[in-house]
Amino acid sequence: MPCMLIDPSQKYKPYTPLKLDDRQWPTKTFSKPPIWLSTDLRDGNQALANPMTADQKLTFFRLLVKCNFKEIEIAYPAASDTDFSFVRYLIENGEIPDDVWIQVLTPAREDLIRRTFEAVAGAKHVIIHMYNATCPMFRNVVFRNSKEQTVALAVKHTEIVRKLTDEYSASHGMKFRYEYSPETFSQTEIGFSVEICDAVKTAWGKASTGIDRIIFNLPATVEIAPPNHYADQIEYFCAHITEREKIIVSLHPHNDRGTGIAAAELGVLGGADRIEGCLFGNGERTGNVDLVNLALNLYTQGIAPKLDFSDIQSIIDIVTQCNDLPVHPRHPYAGDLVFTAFSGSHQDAIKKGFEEQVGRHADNLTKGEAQIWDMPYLPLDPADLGCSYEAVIRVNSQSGKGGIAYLVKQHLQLDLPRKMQIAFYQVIQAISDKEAREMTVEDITTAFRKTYHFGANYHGRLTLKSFRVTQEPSPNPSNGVTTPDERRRFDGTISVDGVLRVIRGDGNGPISALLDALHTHLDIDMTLREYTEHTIGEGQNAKAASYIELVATTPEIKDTRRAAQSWWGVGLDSDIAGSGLRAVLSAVNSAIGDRVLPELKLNVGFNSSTGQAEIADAIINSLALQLPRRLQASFFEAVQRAARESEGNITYEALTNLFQTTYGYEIEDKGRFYIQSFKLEHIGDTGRRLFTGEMIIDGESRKVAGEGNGPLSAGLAALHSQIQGTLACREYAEHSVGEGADVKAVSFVELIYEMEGETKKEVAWGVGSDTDITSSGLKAVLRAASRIPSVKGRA
Ligand SMILES: CC(=O)SCCNC(=O)CCNC(=O)[C@H](O)C(C)(C)COP(=O)(O)OP(=O)(O)OC[C@H]1O[C@@H](n2cnc3c(N)ncnc32)[C@H](O)[C@@H]1OP(=O)(O)O
Ligand SMILES: CC(C)C(=O)C(=O)O
Repeated sequence: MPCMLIDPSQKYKPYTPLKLDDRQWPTKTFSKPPIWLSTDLRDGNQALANPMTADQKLTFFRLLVKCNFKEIEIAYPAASDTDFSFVRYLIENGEIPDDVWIQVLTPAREDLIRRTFEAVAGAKHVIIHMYNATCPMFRNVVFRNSKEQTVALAVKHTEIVRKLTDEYSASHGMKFRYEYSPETFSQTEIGFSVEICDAVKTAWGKASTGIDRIIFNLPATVEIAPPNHYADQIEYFCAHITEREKIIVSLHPHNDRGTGIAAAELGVLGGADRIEGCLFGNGERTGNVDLVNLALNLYTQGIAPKLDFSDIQSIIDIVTQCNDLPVHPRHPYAGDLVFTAFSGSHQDAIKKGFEEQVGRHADNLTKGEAQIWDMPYLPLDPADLGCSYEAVIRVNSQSGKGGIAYLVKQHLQLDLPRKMQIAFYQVIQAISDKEAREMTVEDITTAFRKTYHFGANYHGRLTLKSFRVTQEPSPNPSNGVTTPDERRRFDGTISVDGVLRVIRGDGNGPISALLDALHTHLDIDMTLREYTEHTIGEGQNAKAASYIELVATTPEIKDTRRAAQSWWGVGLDSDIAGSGLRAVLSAVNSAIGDRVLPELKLNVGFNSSTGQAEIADAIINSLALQLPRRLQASFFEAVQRAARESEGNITYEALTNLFQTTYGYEIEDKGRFYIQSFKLEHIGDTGRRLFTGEMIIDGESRKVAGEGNGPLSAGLAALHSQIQGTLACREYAEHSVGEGADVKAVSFVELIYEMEGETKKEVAWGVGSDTDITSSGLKAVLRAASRIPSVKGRA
């Protein structure tokens, strides 16, 4: 079975180095781009298993024009009808911009040269490119020609080309230039290459300076030596060809040794003016030199390549569709992975690099200096090629905290503190190791949201609904005067497992006040270990992000740094205090896990005024009712009475029930008096209203009627017709509850009752609700009346 040889010198001969004393190219540097020629539609196309269709060639040609190529080899027109017709199509349909030179290739054969001229007839600017192979093997094997015959072939056909250019210039007003390629230049004796090119120049007879320079294209048809050898050959050629000023020296490197790029670059240092190649290195065998790569190599040295690859992805899309060949994911500048770092230390450096660069660029801007791109691992700003930073960092099991933190910052705008980065990294590492796959940005942001209960759909068992942080006055014991101090009070509503709770706590600041409240009301005893914050955005849209590390409070561990376990939390809010409080709950949610929380109870009556506000808050939270101040006082008394038997403690549920049953709010029992049906009418133009309807009075249905200034007084008048004594409305309030289709009106009515012939008065509140505001008011009136036991019905 054939295999690699132990001694390959028995099979392969080394190249013969050129003896070039005092070579100049190693100390030269780049200062300007070469002249570019794309040969995608010729050398690239001829190497495809399925050469491009006419439509594909047209699409590709337009792309090359868009990329700013001014010299484009469009075909080998004598090769096929497709190529010939394509050239005709471009010319006849005005596809070739005036500043673009089309180039066409022909061998040194008269019939094919004539066919080539027929193809380009009528084009404005044409480079006729003729070639014949010159190296010993081709002379001996393919052409079986001597050196003299090889020169004669080139000279004879150059003369034919010259004659035809004169004829076509005269008949069609065309402008021609001539390119000659000693094919297999890199394998040809260098002296013979110079000799044949000099002879061709003479045969052409009209090489001049500027635009009339003859092009000698020196192909590394097969790359057989390292790039320094090619550079030597080019430098030698440039130094020995006659009338160098009348010549454009062009390179045409292939990539058989994988050093096509280096060969082209060193060849330019060796004195070449022009490079022929293909986009992304398509071409025979291992391809022609990649022009995108070469141009962007110059670009990253700060030299404008005069080619535009700003939207690299659309260029890749067109080229891969036309060539039906993929671009390798590691292809320089263009591959899917070339701006991507998976490994932790690379990611860490990139993250730090970006952070440093933002500051440096801001500094440059104020000083009016250039904002130089200087990033670890990223020689080019992906944005310059129309790429986003999205793929710069991708995460798998090789990744570290820096990369993950970078993605969290990019996608959630959260700049995690170092210790939290480490904590979250462990979360991602565990998932990535377990699932043995890359973590997408979505995987990471979702894991972040879940871990820290961050965002609407990921909230934990405890969420902040509303809060107030006030400065707590502290009495100065020496003189009894109240002075403000640094302490803060937290009053807030939090949802605990879906149930709203009002909690309160005191501390040195909002965070310790909330921790105190959680301890007091929910037996959650935690201590703050670390806190950081930053703003996101600017102006009115600015938000505060807070990060908090909590540890369990234990009497044994006084120093929080010594606690082995901690929980991180994150909070985002337009208000800095709010973001800190949300961060506390985020950490607490992780800390409590599934732990059963004690049932929350209100402690009623520890302070008369604050207790009343607290109970009113509880009703806001449970029933969304904003009680008028005097109803608050009334209900507070009812609560105090009810709580007396339980040492001042009352559950939220019991409190809510108490309110509903006391004031008849949305309960089944309709009370002593209620309306079955009613109608309200205006009485002429008096502005007064007439209430007629059916009321239930102590279980008996009665037809009723009454007049008043408004609906409520008319309803009251109707009720008066059925009872003894007088009821008057002392206070009325209303507001809406709910939104959209679910909105309803809630009315609060306080009635005052006077018995006939008695001075004693009684008062009572009633609460009614209905989708109709009048009905809700009337219900509240009858509820209040029902609550006054001394109201007697008429017989
Ligand atoms: C390194 C390069 O990329 S060079 C460009 C290569 N590109 C192509 O070949 C694609 C287009 N080519 C073709 O379609 C065909 O080869 C044609 C139409 C040009 C010629 O086709 P054919 O006449 O059938 O000849 P064939 O394809 O066999 O070519 C080989 C013949 O051309 C001769 N030949 C090869 N190169 C040249 C040349 N540059 N000048 C003159 N004759 C040449 C060979 O010596 C051989 O001659 P022989 O038949 O007398 O032995
Ligand atoms: C025709 C020549 C320039 C060629 O394509 C080559 O040598 O690769």
